[in-house]
Amino acid sequence: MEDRIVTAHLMVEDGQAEFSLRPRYLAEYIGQAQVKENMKIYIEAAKLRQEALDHVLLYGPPGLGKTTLSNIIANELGVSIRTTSGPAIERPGDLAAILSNLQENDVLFIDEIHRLHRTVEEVLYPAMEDFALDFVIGKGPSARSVRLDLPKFTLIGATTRAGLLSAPLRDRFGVVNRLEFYTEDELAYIVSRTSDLLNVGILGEASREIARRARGTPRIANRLLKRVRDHAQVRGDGIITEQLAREALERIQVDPMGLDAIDHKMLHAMIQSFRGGPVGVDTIAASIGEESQTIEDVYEPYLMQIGFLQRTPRGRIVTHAAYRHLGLPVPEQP
Ligand SMILES: Nc1ncnc2c1ncn2[C@@H]1O[C@H](COP(=O)(O)OP(=O)(O)OP(=O)(O)O)[C@@H](O)[C@H]1O
Ligand SMILES: [Mg+2]
Repeated sequence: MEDRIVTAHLMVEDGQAEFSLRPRYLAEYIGQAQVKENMKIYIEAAKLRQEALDHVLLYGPPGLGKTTLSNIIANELGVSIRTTSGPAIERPGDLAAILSNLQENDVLFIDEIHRLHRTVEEVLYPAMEDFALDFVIGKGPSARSVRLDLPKFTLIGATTRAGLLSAPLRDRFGVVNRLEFYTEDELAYIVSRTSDLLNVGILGEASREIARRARGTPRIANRLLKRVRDHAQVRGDGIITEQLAREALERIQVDPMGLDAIDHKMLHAMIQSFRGGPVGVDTIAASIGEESQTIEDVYEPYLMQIGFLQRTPRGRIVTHAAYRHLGLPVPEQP
């Protein structure tokens, strides 16, 4: 999965470049209109009151711009951002150290917040609610609890799996935003913006061709653009035309809907071995040698978004639209 060109997960090759492609202001952040509009108001209000912004939870599939938006929020607030992730905070003391080093109104960004250790999470509750840390000093009958005040801060939590967050944690976020897949227009705009930043010439139709195959995900759009750019440099005169874009995308086996070889394998397995479902996600995973979690996080959301898969209580079902896309006869109704 990790070397799939259309994986929405961050890959090593995205590295430094991804950082420099990140928009820095809300105005440069394409799409997510509703989220942007809300955040703009909350940010302005917090600035007017000179207070910390309410804690913000961002959730949605990988590569849709959660990390980018978190940095933008801090930037727009004019405060510093400290970035960490759920699994990186091993002990309650690590979190206490991070929290007590924040400046007033700073942003603390915790990526993959669903993976916080339980003991760490418990330190976070009073920190989020009362801006305080509770300690127990001493042992046995002489033990007493001490409260240490923290600077006011904004926690921004990001997760691809909001469903795994414990209720007490979820309830402590004042603002909850779900990021949506991007439209083709939005992605085409992102592709041309990235081309400008990379100093590559691209025709409008070529941007669209890449956008159509980017699975609603800016990270994938930017990655496809780079592969297409390589192809255009070698096979063309550097300017990316629609024809060159299509050739490059076919070569790396990304089909016109953005499905790659593994999506095809999964849909074919469901159709051939399970008559299109319903079939449980664990069974699908076993039959194609992937992890269930990867299927749920990475493959399924997009396939459901484009109406190729349906989730039912009895398992996943391949839709007629998917049969047609694969060029297979649509099954008769039983
Ligand atoms: N709204 C946007 N406008 C323009 N570019 C965007 C936008 N959202 C994301 N991008 C681009 O997509 C890349 C990936 O975004 P980002 O790293 O923020 O995703 P993420 O949701 O944090 O992913 P993950 O779940 O893997 O952490 C960024 O480097 C940025 O270039
Ligand atoms: Mg991220």
